[in-house]
Amino acid sequence: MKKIQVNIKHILNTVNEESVRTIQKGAAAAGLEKLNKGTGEGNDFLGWLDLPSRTPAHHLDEIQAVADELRNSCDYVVSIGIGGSYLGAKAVIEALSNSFDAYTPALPNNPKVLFAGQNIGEDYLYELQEFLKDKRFGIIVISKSGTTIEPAIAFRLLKEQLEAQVGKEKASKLIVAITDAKRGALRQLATEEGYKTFVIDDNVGGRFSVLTPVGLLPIAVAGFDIKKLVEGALELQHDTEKASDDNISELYAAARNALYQAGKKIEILVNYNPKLHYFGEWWKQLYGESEGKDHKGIYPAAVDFSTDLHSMGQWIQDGERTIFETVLSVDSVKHTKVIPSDEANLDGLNYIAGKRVDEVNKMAELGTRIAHVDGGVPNIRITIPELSEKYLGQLIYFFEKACGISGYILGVNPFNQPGVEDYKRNMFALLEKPGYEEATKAIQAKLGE
Ligand SMILES: O=P(O)(O)OC[C@H]1O[C@](O)(CO)[C@@H](O)[C@@H]1O
Repeated sequence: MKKIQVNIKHILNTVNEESVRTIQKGAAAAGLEKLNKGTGEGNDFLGWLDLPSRTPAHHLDEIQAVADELRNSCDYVVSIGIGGSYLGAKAVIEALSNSFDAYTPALPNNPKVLFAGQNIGEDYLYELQEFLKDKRFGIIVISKSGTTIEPAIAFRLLKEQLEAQVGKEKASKLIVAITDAKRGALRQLATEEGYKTFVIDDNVGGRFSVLTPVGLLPIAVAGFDIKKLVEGALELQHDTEKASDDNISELYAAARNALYQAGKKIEILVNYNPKLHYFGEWWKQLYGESEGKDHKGIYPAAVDFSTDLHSMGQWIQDGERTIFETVLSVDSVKHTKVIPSDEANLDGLNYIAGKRVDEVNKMAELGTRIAHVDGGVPNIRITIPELSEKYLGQLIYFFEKACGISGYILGVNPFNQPGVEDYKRNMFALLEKPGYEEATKAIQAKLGE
């Protein structure tokens, strides 16, 4: 059976295998035990740990049925959410979609999933609303609290538009809310308006929620197989349950911490497939929010190669030596494209004529890896057999499990995000009345403005 794999061979000129294995057998195994026994900090947020095995087929059928209703009635479905309520679905949909879907009109019964509520861009919202004028659209609104400002603004606008376009009653059938089981503004509104709802469990944090309806519903609406996604995750749940040399989540967590302890403070997630761009964004939130605490933590960055070799390649090859790379390498692509021969051969590239584009890409990957390792940038390599629901499910669970273990190795609570609250407090203080003016002045004075 094919699986994703982790290779640490190319970090061994920076940290030796023994030190990685020592961390794996010691701190990583202890971290895994904390997860399994629920004895670590943040243990009230471990609902994601056995989510694949706890998700019954009928729950997936229910999500699929709601997705099918939206697919039948809409040409566009706007998924509204931010952070963990956005990035997982976006990452999977982008990885599996045709790259030019964005430029093609949605087909009946195969709606395009659009995203909103992940920014406060007035022009973005204006253009989205203009685009949706007179179109058949529905809304998935995802927010535990219902008061997060970005999705709340987007939802107000789109709800008003939908109600104006199809009437209040029909609109209520085209809106699905994913929120807290009992509490919060969105739960109250959904009850009052009679929206179909799904629950975000209390023990699953936003960035670990892609395998709940938060990620699964938009992914199913986009036409992808959520059963296969969960199936893939389940395989990795089983594989990473016990401490062992073959546990790839433990291995990755141990390797990145060995590198961190050796002074490598920045991890760059590298892909060689543009479809994985948003997977990098999802990964950044997962590791950034989980580990950046108590003035500690590897800084998670991401690049798309070979595109960014022509912008960031210089820095990576030759800049400060505080970085390491984790390369996502996809074994097989879906389509075949052979490079044609050219009689004039002005670009001098006839020597690659007849080769597949992916063969060139793989050589770019290999050449870059050698150059970066030689240049003092250790490389962890993760291979993915192909971009499909199953392997993305494996990859998601692999990274989630490794993230929990890694946070415990680092000595932080991987499941809270106290820092995210700070900007919210300031923004609300600036916007809220009474005291709006004074609060604005106080903050501006603090910033010396
Ligand atoms: O679900 P809510 O309450 O809108 O919160 C939004 C988001 O805030 C975060 O917790 C932190 O940014 C996200 O992961 C989460 O999904």
